[in-house]
Amino acid sequence: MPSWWGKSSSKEVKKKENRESFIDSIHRKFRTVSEEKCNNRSGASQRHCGDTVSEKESRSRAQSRSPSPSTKVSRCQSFAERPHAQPLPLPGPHLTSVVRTDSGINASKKQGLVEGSKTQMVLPLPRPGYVANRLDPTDAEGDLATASVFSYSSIDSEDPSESRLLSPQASDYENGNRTTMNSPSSVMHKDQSPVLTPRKPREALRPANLLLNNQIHSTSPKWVPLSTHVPNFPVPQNGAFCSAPDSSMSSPSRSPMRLFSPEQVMNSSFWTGKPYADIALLGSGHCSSPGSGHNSGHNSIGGDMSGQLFWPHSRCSPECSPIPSPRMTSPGPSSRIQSGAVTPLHPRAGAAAAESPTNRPDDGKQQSHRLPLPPITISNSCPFSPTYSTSTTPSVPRSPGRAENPISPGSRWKKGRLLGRGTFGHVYLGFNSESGEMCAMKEVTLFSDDAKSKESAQQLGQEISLLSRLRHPNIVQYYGSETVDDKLYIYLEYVSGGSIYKLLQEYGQLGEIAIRSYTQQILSGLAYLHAKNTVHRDIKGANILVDPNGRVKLADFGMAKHITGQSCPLSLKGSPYWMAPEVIKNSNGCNLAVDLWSLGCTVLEMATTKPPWSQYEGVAAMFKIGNSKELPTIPDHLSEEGKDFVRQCLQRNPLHRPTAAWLLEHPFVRNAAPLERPSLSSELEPPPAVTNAVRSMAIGHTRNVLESEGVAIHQSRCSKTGSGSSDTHTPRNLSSPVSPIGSPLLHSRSPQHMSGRMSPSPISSPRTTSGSSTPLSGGSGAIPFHHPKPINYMHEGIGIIPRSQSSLYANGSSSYQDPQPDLFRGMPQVSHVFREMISSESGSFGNQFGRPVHGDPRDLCDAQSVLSDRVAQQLLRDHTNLHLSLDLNPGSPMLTRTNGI
Ligand SMILES: Nc1ncnc2c1ncn2[C@@H]1O[C@H](COP(=O)(O)OP(=O)(O)OP(=O)(O)O)[C@@H](O)[C@H]1O
Repeated sequence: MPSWWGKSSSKEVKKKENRESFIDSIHRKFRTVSEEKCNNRSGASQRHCGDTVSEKESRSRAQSRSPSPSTKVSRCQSFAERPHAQPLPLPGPHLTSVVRTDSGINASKKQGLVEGSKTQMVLPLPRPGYVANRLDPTDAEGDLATASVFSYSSIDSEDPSESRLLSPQASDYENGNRTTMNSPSSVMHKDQSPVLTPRKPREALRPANLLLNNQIHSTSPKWVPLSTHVPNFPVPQNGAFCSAPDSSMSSPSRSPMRLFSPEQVMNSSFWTGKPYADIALLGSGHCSSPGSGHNSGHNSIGGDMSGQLFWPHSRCSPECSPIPSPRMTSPGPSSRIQSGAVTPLHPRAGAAAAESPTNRPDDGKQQSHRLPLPPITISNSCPFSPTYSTSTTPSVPRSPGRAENPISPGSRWKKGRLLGRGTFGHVYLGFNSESGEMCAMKEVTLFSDDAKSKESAQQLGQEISLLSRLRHPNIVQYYGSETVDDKLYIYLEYVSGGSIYKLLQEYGQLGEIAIRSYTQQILSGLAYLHAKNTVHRDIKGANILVDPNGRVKLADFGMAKHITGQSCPLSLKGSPYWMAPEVIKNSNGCNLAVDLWSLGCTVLEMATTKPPWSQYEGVAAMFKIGNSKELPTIPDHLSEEGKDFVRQCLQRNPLHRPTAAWLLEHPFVRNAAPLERPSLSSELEPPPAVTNAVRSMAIGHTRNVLESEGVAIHQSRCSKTGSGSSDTHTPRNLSSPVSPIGSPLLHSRSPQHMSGRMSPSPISSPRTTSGSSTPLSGGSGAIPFHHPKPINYMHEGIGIIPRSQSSLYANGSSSYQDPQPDLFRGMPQVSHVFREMISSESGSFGNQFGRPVHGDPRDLCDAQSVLSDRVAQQLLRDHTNLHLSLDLNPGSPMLTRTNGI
């Protein structure tokens, strides 16, 4: 207990004792007068008088007994309406225990039961003005809610008009998790156990809330009244952000208590059709240890507001992912999907949950998704081992030897060791002992009565909804989800290398080759994502996973948003240090450019291990980002190309920021070395008889297009160009792409493989657009990057469309030319087929890629996506032919064609 608290309490007690005696005397007088009046009345009047008192007491007690918010509301109203009829709020000694015991709230209620109308005492809590200043006296939830409730709600509200509460607290600065900028109760000390703690000690709370939009509140050590913080704080219906601060399951340190609307929840496809709309989720991540190193990232605002705004200058031991089976990490999702397994619904979803999964109509309203392998059955009473409980064993990473039984009788996946913790839950390694496949299992606990976590549900549902529609080599693959008992499992591609953030923490800053490669891959994933009108909104090192081959995967789509309208409201979501100025300033419109800003910050993060402005505390950093015109310091050791790339990304005006697709042409990434080993599904791989050279060309093309499914097709080009094209970027892709199982053993770094893969094929040339065979040279600085004109952007539905860039946009704002005029550069055997197809498919867009097109850019993007899909399909067929041809006849036309390149 803080000393100030004790002093205050003793004084209060003395004062209150005096007050009590005074009030008692008044009551005695009052009763005497009343009794006299009653005695002077008729018998009926006397009965009425007695009934009234009794009735009032009874009503008051009944209200006090009820734990429902409505009861508390009544109590509040009653007190407000009858101020003179109620005794003064006398603090009893028991009240001081309200905030110190886990059952404090209950104690308060019990007090109300005993004391009746004395329950309206203003407790000496560290937010003294809250009750008194609460705008809506009916907001009884506020009596129970911690300040973080309002902070969360305020910050994450999609409504830009809402005030935003921020505090420079970084409870998770050690573990790098998302920042709660405003949650005073979110602070975790370094020495706190990662094990679930019922509540965070008040002593650990550090004050100081910041209200954005030029409203700053210094609250130390007080708490700012709600009415001050959130003038228009929307009181949710049905206790939407009912907080149970005394519950271990609702520890505000990790619970993403953000305001959300039920509409948002229901808009999620994940929740669509769910009969249990009252289900809320609670991430077991709130029990994460700041020092455990298992957390995913840091300083995000949105999903989990816990954390501080301080950049973690000292870090805990990073998470290691020493799983030496990289090829097992990306089991082919297609085969699993083709298994036809449909995940059973959550048992609470209704009687249908007992149905056979295969009988369930796939109407898109199921909460669950297909799993990699078909579970047999899902029992409602899943015999969870006690050790499964995240509350019991969250802090002990599981070793493979400690793998548990399957999560349910019907699931083939066995929960393995803990991979990391996130906002909403733990992520475990999943292993299918029958197939030998691995996955990442994100486990989230569901609580139907934890209303405050509904936004978590919304966010998870959004993540599932989005991820299930994405397939890209640079985006972590979603396999499926299921609910078992009170837990939701999300199955994801396992990326064993950990996040970039963790790599940085463990190994220090990256070299430029790695930065280029990672950046190129991130861009590739972003270009794909943006082509689908989806913004990630939380790009940072902690949310980018790396596999042992150096392949980068975007992860954590909890903040992602599909932009459906002309624009979407900006919400303060993201991670402060990576947050775009327009997000901080709450500019109008949500656009894809925020990801590019974050990417620029991530490049700096990779180069320095820290994001820009990390020398400032979080709030100060946000003001720097949002209000100053300063650019962050770009390290000298970064090449000029790298510096230029960062400057391109960190343009304060989002309209000036390049698109991801356009940036893929930047020399910083255009010639990036392909660090990753190629990942091919076995059915696409040519027979071993194929020479390395042919394989390099033919398969490379196929893979490139197959993987692209959008504008990210270029990635292959970069891979090709990198394969020996740069003297700066030493070729490191030494693996053979022919292994059907992708055994690392086959990816030797022997010169033979090098010679095969790195043959100076024209395909690998970055300059083959014109058809000429450019020597594989260049690399860093070899190819100057010119910006013909300043890049402008227009908000037209998809958020950002670059325009008036001479080579890209020909007809002003309404004209859009794909920033990759030659998606098939270096792939002549592809281009001659698909250029035609694209030309014809472009339809209303008029022209081929590479020419000015007209029409709605959104439609164009959609068309591009469709076209890309078709290209991929066609190329797959093409490659199948190639495969067969090569198998049967070395002199097949395909081989000839390839050789003729
Ligand atoms: N597909 C994966 N493969 C391997 N590890 C993973 C995978 N997904 C997540 N992890 C690990 O789990 C951690 C938490 O995962 P993730 O970030 O997705 O959870 P989250 O609840 O979304 O976290 P947050 O939103 O707070 O960043 C990651 O930092 C990473 O270490």
